[in-house]
Amino acid sequence: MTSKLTTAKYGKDGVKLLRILRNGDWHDIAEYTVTVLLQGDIHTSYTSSDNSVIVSTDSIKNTINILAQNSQHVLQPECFALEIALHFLNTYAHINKAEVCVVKHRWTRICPSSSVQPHGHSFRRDGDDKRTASALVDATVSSDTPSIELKAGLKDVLLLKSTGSSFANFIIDSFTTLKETDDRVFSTVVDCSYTLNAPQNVSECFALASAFDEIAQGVRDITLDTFALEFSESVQATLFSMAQKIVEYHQLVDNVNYNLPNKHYIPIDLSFYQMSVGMTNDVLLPTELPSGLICGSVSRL
Ligand SMILES: O=c1[nH]c(=O)c2[nH]c(=O)[nH]c2[nH]1
Repeated sequence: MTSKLTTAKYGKDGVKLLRILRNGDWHDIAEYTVTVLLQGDIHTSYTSSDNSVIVSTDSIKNTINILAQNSQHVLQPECFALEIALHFLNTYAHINKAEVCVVKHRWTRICPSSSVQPHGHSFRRDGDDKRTASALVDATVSSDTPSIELKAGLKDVLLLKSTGSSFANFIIDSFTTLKETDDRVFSTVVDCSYTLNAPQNVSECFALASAFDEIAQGVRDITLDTFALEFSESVQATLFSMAQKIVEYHQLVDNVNYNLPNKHYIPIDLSFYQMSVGMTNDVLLPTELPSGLICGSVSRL
């Protein structure tokens, strides 16, 4: 034998669903894309074609849909993810670890111009950004009390500020062509994730549902407010400022990670044209790639 199986996990990716909760004409909705990955005594399915240990990924997809129908927590992504993960551990004795990631897509109630009230069952997508949540439930150490890890986040938030950003004092050597600037465009697509200091008790986790919602709102507000209101001396400094505030204001957050591309907008040289005096470089070329990519994590001390 010259090789062995070192990791084995499997499941269903991209399970899409819309759940409607009806209360007469007043509806709440949640649209999710869900990923489930399972681990456990499944190695023989890889090494010996033993399918008897496989919960089919089709059944995993069905389970997600059934849990969405029956869940007490379906509007709340952290709790919904935890509920799905627990289901697989509690249902199949040979499954000892479940990772569930849910992406919640934005739907916001329409406020008709003829009314002061938001509409009961009409919604609009008011942004491509998504809220994310993941639950990792692990019974490999103790099958009686599996450990619970909850993470959450925010992604695909496209931002741009047309001033209020500089970049100077960086290393200038024989490889450098970039000019220092005290005024530039700063554009990024926010990808933020944070670890929640979750209780190791399931009902205590579910009891924190509204705290998880408040944190998600707080993370979004801090990200947008910091970007808009603070002068940026670099993407690195702005990232640190955002992450520090999240850990400072939200006691349940232990660690926050941002991945921030620096989407370059390059001033177009119009000097070939007869320039009027004082004409500034206000036409820029949006570039897709390459972009900078600035990553960083901040943890509670
Ligand atoms: O904020 C920035 N950080 C960098 O590391 C960097 N590098 C670069 O070319 N432009 C920028 N901007």
